[in-house]
Amino acid sequence: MIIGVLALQGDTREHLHALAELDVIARPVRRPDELDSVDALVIPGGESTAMSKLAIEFGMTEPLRKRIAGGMPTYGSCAGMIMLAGTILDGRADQVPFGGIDMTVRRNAFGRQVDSFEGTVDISDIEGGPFSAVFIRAPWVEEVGPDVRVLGRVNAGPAAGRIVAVRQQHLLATAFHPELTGDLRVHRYFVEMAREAGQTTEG
Ligand SMILES: NC(=O)CC[C@H](N)C(=O)O
Repeated sequence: MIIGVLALQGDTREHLHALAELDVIARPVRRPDELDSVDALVIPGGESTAMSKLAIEFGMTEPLRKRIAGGMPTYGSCAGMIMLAGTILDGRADQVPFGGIDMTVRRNAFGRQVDSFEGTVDISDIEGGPFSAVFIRAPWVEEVGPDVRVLGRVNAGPAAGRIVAVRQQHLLATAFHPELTGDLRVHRYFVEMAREAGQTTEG
């Protein structure tokens, strides 16, 4: 199994490192033929407006939309979460998400004054206690459709109760950046999702 990390813009390297620590083959994906050669994909944090623009320029928007809709296990963190949303609030008018998760996210939701915010989040499918989560100009999820499972909410503080981790079948998204904290549990959970999907298609 090969996991790609979208390498148009954002913290691709940190995700590649996290995946390498879990002994999976991971490689950057920039072009459609590179996308064809991976079984699963991580969309990193960064800036979703820039990522959207570069995806259009590199001819990646349609191929990505197809693979994501077609069952490729995909995990988006922060800007990656925005790219997986069906609807974006406070986005730019020309911003085009890849979609896949039936949810509405609000960009830069934690407030314009606070650039970053740290908090704790319990993720219902993942054991080992709450995550200390880093939110950097992060989105939160305002609404989810019936097929989306809410996995985590902010535990305390002014944003308490806000949805920051979700799953819809083969798609996973977090508003925070586990690739920056050295806590590999979200990546491990995603690798497991990708392995299970592989077994179902092969078997
Ligand atoms: N750390 C991040 O990924 C920030 C996301 C960024 N605010 C955006 O809109 O894409």
